[in-house]
Amino acid sequence: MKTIVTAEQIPLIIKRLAYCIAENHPDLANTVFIGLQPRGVYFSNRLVQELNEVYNANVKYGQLDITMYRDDIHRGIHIPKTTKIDFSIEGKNVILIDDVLYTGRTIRAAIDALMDFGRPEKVGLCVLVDRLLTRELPIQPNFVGKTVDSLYSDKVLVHWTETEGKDEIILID
Ligand SMILES: O=P(O)(O)OC[C@H]1O[C@H](OP(=O)(O)OP(=O)(O)O)[C@H](O)[C@@H]1O
Ligand SMILES: O=c1cc[nH]c(=O)[nH]1
Repeated sequence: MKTIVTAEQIPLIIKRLAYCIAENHPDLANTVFIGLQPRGVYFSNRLVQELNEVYNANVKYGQLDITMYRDDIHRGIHIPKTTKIDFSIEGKNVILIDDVLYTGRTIRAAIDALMDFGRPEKVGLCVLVDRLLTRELPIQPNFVGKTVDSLYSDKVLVHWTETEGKDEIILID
């Protein structure tokens, strides 16, 4: 087990991501942000706080639960959380936000779930951790905090002060 991102590095990474997103999406009127429940929301809350600073405006921000759209729903191991999207995504650039990208199945489900709310112009993806060579679907992120080269059997844990008492990213091999 080793720490791959420290508490000191996390705010710097989030700041970099916010600037990078703002540089690529200057038209805030057409850009909205959606954090994925459950654990992507801890990350999206932090990122949106930073985005509000960088844009000097409150960005449109919602949270999406993808449980009912998962391809392993029959296993019944995920408990649905709240979806809250109180704005239109029709014709908008939507940026999905999650903590870890591994097989890509969560993002596949998120794209399906999102389409129930309208037809976006484009859908992008921002992840705090992009695990390399573990994808089971052709899904790639647009904005990445940290790339992690790991074995398929490894586990990456993103810890937050709010839930685990400390911000850090850990690799369990
Ligand atoms: O790219 P994927 O393989 O979908 O994995 C990424 C997802 O895994 C974690 O969620 P969670 O622990 O809720 O889901 P999991 O059971 O799929 O690992 C994490 O918060 C991501 O949403
Ligand atoms: O390593 C992984 C894989 C999926 N989800 C995680 O949170 N970590």
